[in-house]
Amino acid sequence: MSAGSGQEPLRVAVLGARGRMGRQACAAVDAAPDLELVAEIGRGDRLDALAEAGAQVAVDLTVPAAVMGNVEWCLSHGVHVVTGTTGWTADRLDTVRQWCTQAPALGVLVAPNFGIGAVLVMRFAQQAARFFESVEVVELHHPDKLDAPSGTAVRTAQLIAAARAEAGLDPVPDATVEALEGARGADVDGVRVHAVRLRGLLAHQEVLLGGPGETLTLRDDTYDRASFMPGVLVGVRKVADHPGLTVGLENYLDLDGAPRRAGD
Ligand SMILES: NC(=O)c1ccc[n+]([C@@H]2O[C@H](COP(=O)([O-])OP(=O)(O)OC[C@H]3O[C@@H](n4cnc5c(N)ncnc54)[C@H](O)[C@@H]3O)[C@@H](O)[C@H]2O)c1
Ligand SMILES: O=C(O)C1=N[C@H](C(=O)O)CCC1
Repeated sequence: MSAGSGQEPLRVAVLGARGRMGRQACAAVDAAPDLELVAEIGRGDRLDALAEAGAQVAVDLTVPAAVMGNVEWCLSHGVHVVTGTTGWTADRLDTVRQWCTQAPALGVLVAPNFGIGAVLVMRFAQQAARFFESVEVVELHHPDKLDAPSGTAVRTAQLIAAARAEAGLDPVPDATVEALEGARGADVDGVRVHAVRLRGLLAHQEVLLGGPGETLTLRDDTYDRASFMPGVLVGVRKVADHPGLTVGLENYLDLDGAPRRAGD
C-alpha cells in the first residue's frame, strides 16, 4: 500500500490491541492510508512478532504493569514508541530517559491524554494557575479504570504546581483537618486531586481555580474513545522526528499557532 506521496507506509504495531483503546487504535491505524497495521499484540503474545512484522512504531495501550517492559523491548529492537498507558512516576520517566541514551535515534512519546480538549485544559490551567490563590483538580472516569488518580490529573496538577512555583505563589490555603483520611483527596506537588469512579462516565476532568470573590472552572468531557484517535495518529506520524523521551502530546502540536478551523 502506498502513502499517496510515493513513500512507503509507516509500519505500526499496537500493544494492548484487544483492549478498549487498543481496538480503536488498530482501526484508526488500519484506516489511515499512510500507515500500515503490521502487528496486533495482546497479553501473552510474543513481542518478537512485532520485530518479525518489521514494525517501525509501537503504540502501547496496555497496563501500568506492562508498559515499562514493552518500552524497554522496543528501544532495544529499534522501534519508536507512542504510549498512552498510565502509571508514570518520575523514576519511571528517568529510567526511560536513560534507555533512550542507548538508542539515540529513537523517540518515545508518553502522552497522558491524546484528546485535544484535555491537552488544551492542561495548557489553560497552566496559564491560569498564577492568577488564583486556590486550585483543585477533579477527575471523573468509568469504574473499570485500573488507576487513580488519572495520568491526566497527575500531569495537570504537576503543570499547575510548576506554574505556581515559577510565579512565587504561596501554598494553596487549606485550614482543614481531615476527619476521615482521604476526604481532601491526594496531594500532587501541593495540588489536591480528587478521583470519581462512576458507571456512565468515560473520561472527564475539571480544574477549579479560586480567588477572592471569583472562581474559574475548566472542564473537559470525553464521551467516546474516538476523541483520542487523532492524537494517537499525530503521535505515530511524528514520533520519529522527536528522538528521546517526550512527555505530553502538546510537544508535537502547535498550540500557539495561527487560528485554523477545526479539522484543518
Ligand atoms: N492517553 C490517553 O489518552 C488514554 C486514553 C484512554 C486510556 N488510556 C490509558 O491506556 C491504558 C489502556 O486503557 P484501556 O481502557 O484500553 O484498558 P483495557 O484494560 O481495556 O486494555 C488494556 C489491554 O492491555 C492488555 N495487556 C495487558 N498486558 C499486556 C502486555 N504485556 N502486552 C500486550 N497487551 C497487554 C490487556 O489484556 C488489555 O486487553 C490505561 O492505562 C488507560 O489509563 C490513556
Ligand atoms: O479511560 C482511561 O483509563 C483514561 N486514562 C487516561 C488517564 O488516566 O488520564 C486518559 C483518559 C482516559
